[in-house]
Amino acid sequence: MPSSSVKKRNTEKSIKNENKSEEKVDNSTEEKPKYRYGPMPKLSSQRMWSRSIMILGVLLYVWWTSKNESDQILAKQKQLYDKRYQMIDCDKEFLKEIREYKGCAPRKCGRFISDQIVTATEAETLLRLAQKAMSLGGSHGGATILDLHSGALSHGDKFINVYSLESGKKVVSAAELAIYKIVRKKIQEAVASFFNVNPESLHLTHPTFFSRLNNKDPKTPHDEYWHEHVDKETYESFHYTTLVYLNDYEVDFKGGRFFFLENEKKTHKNTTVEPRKGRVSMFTSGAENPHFVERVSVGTRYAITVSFTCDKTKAIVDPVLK
Ligand SMILES: O=C(O)CCC(=O)C(=O)O
Ligand SMILES: [Fe+2]
Repeated sequence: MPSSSVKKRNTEKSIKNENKSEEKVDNSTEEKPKYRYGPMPKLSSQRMWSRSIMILGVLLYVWWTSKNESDQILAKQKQLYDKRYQMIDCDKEFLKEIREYKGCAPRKCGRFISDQIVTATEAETLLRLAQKAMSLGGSHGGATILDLHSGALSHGDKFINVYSLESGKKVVSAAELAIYKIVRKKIQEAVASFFNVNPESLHLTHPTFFSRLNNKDPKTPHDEYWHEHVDKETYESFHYTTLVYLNDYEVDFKGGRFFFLENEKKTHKNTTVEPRKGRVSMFTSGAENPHFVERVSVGTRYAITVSFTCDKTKAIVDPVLK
């Protein structure tokens, strides 16, 4: 027999059965309370509990999935990107200021990620340089900073000048310094190309620094690297912020992801960048790009913040061999 006619019969059967049971109720002569929506189901306390737990489970699931959906990943650690970007409207104040500088204002603000600018060898050389130089000092809290331009290095709860140490004078070799400069130049070209501005209108600015982040408890406000901020407000001279990641999220450390906050759009969705060795992130430094770094929970995270300004008077020069 064709299955559709079996189905049809079964359906007819079940409709009939339903009618029968309805008839049974109608034929009853007992006095029963009348409920508008039928008789109230009687649930044992055990069933009530199991149903409540089930409902709670469903609610928890809905909450958990909606929480996880609230962030979108701009760049995953495991994936290699030639160019990944998001264009956004510039903050009005930022636009007003940057317009003053000829050839330096972007057509649109935004964020760019590329894994094709800095090679793995360059990233490894810079990582070794950071590890070597930072071993001469280091914060007691979770964030150590090294500025090769000024020589500033976190030391306990203060900063020292690494070049004033005998061992610090030769801490950077000529070859390492050459790579640092090549990387800086390549990033400058990339910023100019992505944001469609004149590379000559961009100038390296202060602070440009290496960072080493871990899960130690903070000892000074400098150690609290996880706060939300806008770079233009924290560092006045910034117009374009770039970051070079020197090691890998989920491999060398856990936590330490970078979050762009999208509260402005009222979506409460964050946009995440997962650090990857040699990955470069470039973004306009105005209030269109508020961000924070997630606290590292395991391991040590290394990165370089390379900053550019359109204001010639705020330019700094590349570091020289000591
Ligand atoms: O290291 C990072 O990913 C971001 C650092 C940062 O926000 C900054 O230097 O202003
Ligand atoms: Fe920042």
